Amino acid sequence: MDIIFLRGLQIETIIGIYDWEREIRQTVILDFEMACDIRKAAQSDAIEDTLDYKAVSKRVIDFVENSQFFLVETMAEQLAQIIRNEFGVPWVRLTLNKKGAIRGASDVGVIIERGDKSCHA
Ligand SMILES: Nc1nc2c(c(=O)[nH]1)N=C([C@H](O)[C@@H](O)CO)CN2
Repeated sequence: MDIIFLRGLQIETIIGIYDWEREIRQTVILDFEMACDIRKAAQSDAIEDTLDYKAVSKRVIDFVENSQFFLVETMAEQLAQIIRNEFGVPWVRLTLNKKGAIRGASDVGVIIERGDKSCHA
């Protein structure tokens, strides 16, 4: 299985369970690993034959900037659904880092994997 990755995507959004968090924008940092058989694109050298990571990043930025979730879990789950359903990705691992949300901790968040990464080709 091949993987196309996108790491360190920083986006400002409303997220959190406390009243003060509903009044400000905080930064979430997103990492994606997305299963994609790259062999066809490697042969054709054509963007149409692969997963366009620019298109993925634009969709993710637009979605997150306009969201207002309470939990990191909800945002992560919905992002995984978008990646899989809109871009035809069979398996995705997503890390959502709400950096700075916990005093004394450098990072906090959630890592999820969705889909099937076994390759039947
Ligand atoms: N499992 C979770 N725990 C907590 C979350 C969350 O989204 N998932 N969120 C908060 C607060 O919003 C926190 O980030 C603010 O300090 C607390 N626990």
